Amino acid sequence: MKILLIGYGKMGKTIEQLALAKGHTIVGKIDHTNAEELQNYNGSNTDAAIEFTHPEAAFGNVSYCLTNGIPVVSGSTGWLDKFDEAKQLCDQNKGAFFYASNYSVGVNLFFHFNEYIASKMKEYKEYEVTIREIHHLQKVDKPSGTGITTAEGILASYNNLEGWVADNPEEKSKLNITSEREPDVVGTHIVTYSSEVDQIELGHIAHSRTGFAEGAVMAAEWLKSRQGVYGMKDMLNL
Ligand SMILES: NC(=O)C1=CN([C@@H]2O[C@H](COP(=O)(O)OP(=O)(O)OC[C@H]3O[C@@H](n4cnc5c(N)ncnc54)[C@H](OP(=O)(O)O)[C@@H]3O)[C@@H](O)[C@H]2O)C=CC1
Ligand SMILES: O=C(O)C1=N[C@H](C(=O)O)C[C@H](O)C1
Repeated sequence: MKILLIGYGKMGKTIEQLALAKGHTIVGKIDHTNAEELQNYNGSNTDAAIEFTHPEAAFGNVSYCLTNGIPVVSGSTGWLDKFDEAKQLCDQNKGAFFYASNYSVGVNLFFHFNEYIASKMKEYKEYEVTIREIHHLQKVDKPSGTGITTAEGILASYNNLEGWVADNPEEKSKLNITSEREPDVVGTHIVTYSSEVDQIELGHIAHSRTGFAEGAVMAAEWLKSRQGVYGMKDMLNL
């Protein structure tokens, strides 16, 4: 496949290595320094774009792809206030759009188990549920996209909680997501159910970015022959 990399940072570079090893061609690499070159690409010279940039840049990049016939796989986080607009653009243009807050298969299994555990734990009101996410110091958004997806999986069962809150454990009516930033942590997410007498935890620790990159390349291959808006549950049948 002819793949356009939008974002050539930590993720873009990891994806490039994997895509080349799988026999794909990288037709272009877009970052801050050459963002205007995006306009050189369209559905006739690009089979799919893989977009890992920045909260401020993601919607514009995804919109460009959807209005120029390029199937787009996006992993950027921190821009989902515009997600419904992106879905509409995809529908209007009969485009192909794949989004995941986390492309690793392991994290998506973690999401699945998280939803199941929450559906059971909601009956046991003596346990308080909280989420903790830890990432490297360069991360610009918080809470992490994965942390938010994890919260949504819990809130689907916990009707008594009024949404999630960032870094505010005192606000007991909401599900607290604590964000920590430490050197070189790729991505750690832990859900804790704590009572006076004991504690239950479900966690995922990424050892490298390879899992994210593998999932993103797999999504680009999977999206090629499709039209519509998709996520990891569609691809993995979870
Ligand atoms: N869904 C998932 O599985 C994962 C998602 N992510 C998310 O992916 C995103 C990128 O992460 P990561 O690669 O670690 O970040 P990096 O900061 O390492 O890389 C970001 C890249 O985007 C480029 N960029 C920034 N702004 C623009 C712009 N306006 N136009 C074009 N390119 C731009 C940067 O260019 P320059 O260097 O020139 O500024 C850089 O090449 C983040 O939102 C992160 O949360 C990360 C890992 C996994
Ligand atoms: O910025 C990162 O690095 C990561 N971002 C994603 C997120 O916000 O959930 C996924 C992963 O945890 C790494």
